[in-house]
Amino acid sequence: MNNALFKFQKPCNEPVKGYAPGSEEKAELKKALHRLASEKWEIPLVIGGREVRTGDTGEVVMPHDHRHVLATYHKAGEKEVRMAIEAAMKAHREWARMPWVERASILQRAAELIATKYRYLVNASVMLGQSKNPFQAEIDAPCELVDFLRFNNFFAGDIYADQPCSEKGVINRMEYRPLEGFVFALTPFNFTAIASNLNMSPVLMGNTTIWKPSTTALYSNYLVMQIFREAGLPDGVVNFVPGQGSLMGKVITASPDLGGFHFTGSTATFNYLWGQIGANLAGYKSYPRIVGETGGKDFIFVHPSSPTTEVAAAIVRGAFEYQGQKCSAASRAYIPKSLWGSIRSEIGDMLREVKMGDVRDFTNLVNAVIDEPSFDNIMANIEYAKHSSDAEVVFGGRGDKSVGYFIEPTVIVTTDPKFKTMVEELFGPVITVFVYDDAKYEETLDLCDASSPYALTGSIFARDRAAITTAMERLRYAAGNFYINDKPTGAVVSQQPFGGSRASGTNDKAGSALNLIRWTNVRAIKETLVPPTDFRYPFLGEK
Ligand SMILES: NC(=O)c1ccc[n+]([C@@H]2O[C@H](COP(=O)([O-])OP(=O)(O)OC[C@H]3O[C@@H](n4cnc5c(N)ncnc54)[C@H](O)[C@@H]3O)[C@@H](O)[C@H]2O)c1
Ligand SMILES: N[C@@H](CCC=O)C(=O)O
Repeated sequence: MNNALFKFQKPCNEPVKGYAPGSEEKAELKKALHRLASEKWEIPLVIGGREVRTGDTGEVVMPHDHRHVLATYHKAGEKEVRMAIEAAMKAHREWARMPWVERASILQRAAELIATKYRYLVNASVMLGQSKNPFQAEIDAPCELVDFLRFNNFFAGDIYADQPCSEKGVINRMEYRPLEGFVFALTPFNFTAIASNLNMSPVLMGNTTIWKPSTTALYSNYLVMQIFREAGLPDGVVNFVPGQGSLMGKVITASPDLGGFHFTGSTATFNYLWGQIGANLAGYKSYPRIVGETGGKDFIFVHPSSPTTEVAAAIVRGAFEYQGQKCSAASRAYIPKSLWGSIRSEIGDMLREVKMGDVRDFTNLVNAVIDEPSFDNIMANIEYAKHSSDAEVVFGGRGDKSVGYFIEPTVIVTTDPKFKTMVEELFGPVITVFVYDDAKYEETLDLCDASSPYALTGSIFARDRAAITTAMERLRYAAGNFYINDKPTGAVVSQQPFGGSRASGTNDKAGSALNLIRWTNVRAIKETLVPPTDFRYPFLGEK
């Protein structure tokens, strides 16, 4: 069923369009933005290929213009979640039997549709629904989403081709079965590519999913779901079920058919769901596979040998692009006393050029944070820093939610390396700096390693190679994605497989074969060509 007679060619990463003034692509994107902003969608559930409307509705708004309603959506109740489980289990039989190349061909077509026919619409839906500037939307969906689909097809060929040795007279095989049961894909707001991949990597390996999208990413996620259907994804392979996460989690984790849980989001949500799965363990047919990529407290560590302008640029890009709402965003920096004065003034010069506002104005680099609870939480942390004797807000610090959820790029400096905003994840445009004594480089590396529970991304800036080697050693487990002389964001599928450990997740590296392998349940098959007829072994011949 899953033989590997065919292998997809190694793809190239989808080229990122620049949307420069006067370009054709900019005109196309503006058209798509205009079209979407003048429509209002109704988003149903999609269960077993059928659109389901519950009448229990909510609204999707633009974060940068929150009076503008982009869509109303229907919320699932317990009944719809059960219907989705049934639909996923029904579709599992045929989908698992379909040869993997046929499954992959559907996903390849989805990638092509997104890279061509729907490129600008997908980008515009991410810009408007999740408040990303054109470039930030472009690197998410279309580009990363398409890369996940194409590269996973390529990696799957290697997995299916990996077969055991067969001695003379025997045929040994490995059958890469999908999991026995459905996969629950619980997806975050900040990357449409990740939301898609949390479904499509299990789907490629023959699984079916229940997709609980984040309400604040529903707009682009629904468009992508429609494109999957247009690409030929059979009914019930992905069941799109928006609604209240806690209700859905309760019903799904109680199902004996839960085969896997594929998650990206906060550490707190992941821990909660893992706890629910643990509590229901006795009831499952198989141990559910659990893969989760979670929060981060990502760092930039600067050695005294670093050029200051490179560091300042990495801080501005790494901390403030997409308003710091990347799991990889730089949110703490360790800077030597000898360099802080220059770096501080260069950050100031750069921030004076940064404009903030609506995504439809292409001169804005920074847009809105995702919603009101997030705005309130980030502002509360900034206020905490303003009133603390251990910290000072040196840039930004103001927010305004009257039109959209806008927060200025904010830099806090603290004298306490364990200050609240140095150790806790804060999902917004805020970075906290700890200025260390140049002589205490190694000691401060140890502080960086031990003071936060997360281990997702981090970077070291230095010209001195020995200092880099020391940082690599001391920070061995402090980051699953480690950068040298670069910002800690912007991992690209197939180039920097992504994920972290400790409180940042199971580190199953999205965008690599390591992730795909988690969605298989291998059956090892031995066939003996001419079975023996004598039970005796030669040693039995003599005392
Ligand atoms: N490590 C990574 O690769 C990675 C990538 C992207 C985002 N993230 C993390 O994601 C977080 C931001 O995303 P978010 O705000 O969407 O995360 P979140 O945990 O709030 O939500 C993720 C999903 O879980 C659902 N959910 C929330 N509480 C639930 C509950 N009690 N039961 C069931 N479902 C529940 C949400 O509705 C959403 O669909 C940050 O912590 C960020 O670091 C990590
Ligand atoms: N792949 C993205 C991280 C996604 C998390 O939100 C990056 O590396 O910046």
